Amino acid sequence: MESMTTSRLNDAEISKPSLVLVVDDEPSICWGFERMLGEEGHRVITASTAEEGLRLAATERPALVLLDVRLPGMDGITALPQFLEVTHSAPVVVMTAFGDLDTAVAAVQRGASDYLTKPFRLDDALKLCRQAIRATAENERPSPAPVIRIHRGETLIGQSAAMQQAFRQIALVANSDLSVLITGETGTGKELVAAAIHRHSHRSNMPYLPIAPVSLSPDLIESELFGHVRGAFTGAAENRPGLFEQADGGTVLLDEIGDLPLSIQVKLLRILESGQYSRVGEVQFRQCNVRVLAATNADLRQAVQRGEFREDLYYRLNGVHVHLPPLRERLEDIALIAEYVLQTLQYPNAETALDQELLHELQSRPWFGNVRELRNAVEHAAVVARGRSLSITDFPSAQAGRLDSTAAQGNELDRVIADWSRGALAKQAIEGGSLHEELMKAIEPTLLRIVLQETGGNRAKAAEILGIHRGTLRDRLRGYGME
Ligand SMILES: Nc1ncnc2c1ncn2[C@@H]1O[C@H](COP(=O)(O)OP(=O)(O)OP(=O)(O)O)[C@@H](O)[C@H]1O
Repeated sequence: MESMTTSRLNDAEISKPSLVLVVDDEPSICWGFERMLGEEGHRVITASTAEEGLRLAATERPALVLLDVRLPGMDGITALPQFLEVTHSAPVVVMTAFGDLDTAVAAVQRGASDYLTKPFRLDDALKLCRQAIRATAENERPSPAPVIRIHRGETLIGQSAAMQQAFRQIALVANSDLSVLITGETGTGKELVAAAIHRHSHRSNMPYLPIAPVSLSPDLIESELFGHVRGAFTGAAENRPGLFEQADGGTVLLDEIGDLPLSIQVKLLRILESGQYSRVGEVQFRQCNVRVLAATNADLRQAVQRGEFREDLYYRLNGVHVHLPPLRERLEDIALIAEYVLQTLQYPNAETALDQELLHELQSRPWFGNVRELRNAVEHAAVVARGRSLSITDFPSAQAGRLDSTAAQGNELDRVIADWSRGALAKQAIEGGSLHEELMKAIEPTLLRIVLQETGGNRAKAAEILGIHRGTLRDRLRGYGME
């Protein structure tokens, strides 16, 4: 069978025999569930359309429904509320091949208890079924999520397994108040994930404040986040609310959370645990109701080990973890995103503007700036190509050469770095020091200088080209004495 992949079955606990209804027009899926759940002692009935499934559900009252989205006739999402009604709210697990974020959110909003993307591993499907059946037996069904507005904003695109998993996680956690840690390299879409979580939550009509602590002045960061009272420090002429207060009732995204000073981490932990904080210069606590999302491209566990990040805060934030792998590890998303960018630009024949050869070229690039770099490259190519089919020469050259190591070996840059590394290694053996930091100091100022020259000193543009935050750029310029 195509849509399920088998791996080792973990026979943890077998739930009490139940009746399961599978609604799918793919006979192999129905057969797979019949066999898999049958082995656990459950009885499985199947239907190939929603209409037939609803008739069966009304007469047989299954304990669990597995419902495909794309069906001949009525689709699964439309039929979902009716399944809940006729089964008196039996859990419904929605199944879909290459769903998008809106489908996942719509499924959860309409009352699905979980979401399974095809192809799925048999183990995962079985685990989900067991949980759902156990919840029904214990009468622990989650109440259907309230219907919330779906905004159309910038859309998250992706058909890779990693993006499908991200969509599922977003849909499942959006409407809770859980903290979510979003990790991934720069440009992988962390902020887009945070915005989607807020957009699909019950807080969507309240403020959403993305904050990059690194872009705040280190001396004022505490007051910026939590506010201050008059006279708290020189220049504090009046009482001022902080960003958390301004976001009350809504969501705060702390971008580059790894850069948060330890003293602020303590205050953040208190907010997460009790919603309490105090403005700088006051003793009594205030209360706020803010959902905290955090994003980082750093390895926070390592930061914890180095003593730079509080362990308790790490565990508190890491309740739900959405990881976005780099674009070079999900090549199947490149065509989809490129096509999407062309469509938003209303490029003529956007669907056919990228041929296989071009796609292959694009897939062989490293995309160190990830989706941000891809977006910019496609926009650039669209301007250059002026409406004709795109070719690789329309694209800016790759940011740092190709991944192809044989090409890289002959590369001048590679040779220079190799020479430098050998010299630095010898020097380090005598003098000590951090090689990585040394290399950065050796090459980064030049990179920053050239990019700033290119943008005529426009830092926002330079940061965009470099694929880093403006705050990070500012700090690095300051660090290198280039301000
Ligand atoms: N899956 C995606 N689908 C469509 N666009 C995307 C996707 N991921 C990222 N983008 C686009 O790429 C750009 C960068 O995304 P975003 O700012 O969310 O990345 P980030 O991981 O937060 O980066 P940084 O760490 O540098 O802040 C944005 O223009 C965003 O719209």
